[in-house]
Amino acid sequence: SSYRLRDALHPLWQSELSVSGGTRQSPINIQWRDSVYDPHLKPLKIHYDPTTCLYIWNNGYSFQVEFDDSADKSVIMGGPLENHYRLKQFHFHWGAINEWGSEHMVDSKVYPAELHLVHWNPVTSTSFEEAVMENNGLVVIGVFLKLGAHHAGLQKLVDALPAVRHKDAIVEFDVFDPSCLMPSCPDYWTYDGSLTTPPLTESVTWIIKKTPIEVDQNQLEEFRMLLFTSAGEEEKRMVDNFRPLQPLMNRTVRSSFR
Ligand SMILES: C[C@]12CCc3c(ccc4cc(OS(N)(=O)=O)ccc34)[C@H]1CC[C@@H]2OS(N)(=O)=O
Ligand SMILES: [Zn+2]
Repeated sequence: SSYRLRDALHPLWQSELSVSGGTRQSPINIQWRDSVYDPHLKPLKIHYDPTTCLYIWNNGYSFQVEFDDSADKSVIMGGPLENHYRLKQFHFHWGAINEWGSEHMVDSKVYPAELHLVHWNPVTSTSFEEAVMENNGLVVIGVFLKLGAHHAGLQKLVDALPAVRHKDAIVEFDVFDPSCLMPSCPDYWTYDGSLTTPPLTESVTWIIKKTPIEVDQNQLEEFRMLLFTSAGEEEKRMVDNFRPLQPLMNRTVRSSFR
């Protein structure tokens, strides 16, 4: 709808309009009826080690929690994956108000926020940076956030946000298990896509969980108190840090459920 077009011209994404030749860009609108049930899709297996959590920082377009990916300690496997992938970081995208904020949509339904857990393939790449350039070097798990009950697990993250209010702020963040942010429902969609911010590389296998997690109004408002700007600059609230929808082109979205 109209606000999406307005956001497409938002300074944050102006450059992306020039990305030409993309055939598998993200995010997309997942049309439930067009998705194809794939009985070969296995359940996704997640084993995160909370002690691999390192720090939380404001990178100027989201807040991000970084993990120690020097060993196979926090990994995912199964699902559509040929082998295991290591957790590198997770971050969120959200709107200025609850009416929008997620990057992906389901039958044009938009959520107030979306969590992305970014993993890389240590079998085909020797580093995260190298994996970014590999065809399917990355796996990003997307989890929708909807307005509802207070999320106790998320609150530990929310309590750290005032310490990373400005761009490039960083604070130690130890012992956090991101699996507490996963919905219990195992159902997901999967499709081949890209990063949703520059460099927009087409190296991502997306796994989008069907069921959202619930967070409360105060928790969403804490996200919206972060800033895009560094200390000393004129303050710009960190909101609407999502990319507009991209064309599906010649892709099929598979579902793990009937
Ligand atoms: C850090 C990097 C630049 C940005 C970037 C990276 C990886 C995954 C990313 C996921 C994002 O979010 S999303 N929504 O899941 O697509 C957004 C940006 C991402 C690498 C790619 C090259 C840079 O790596 S580096 N060290 O400079 O070589
Ligand atoms: Zn993201």
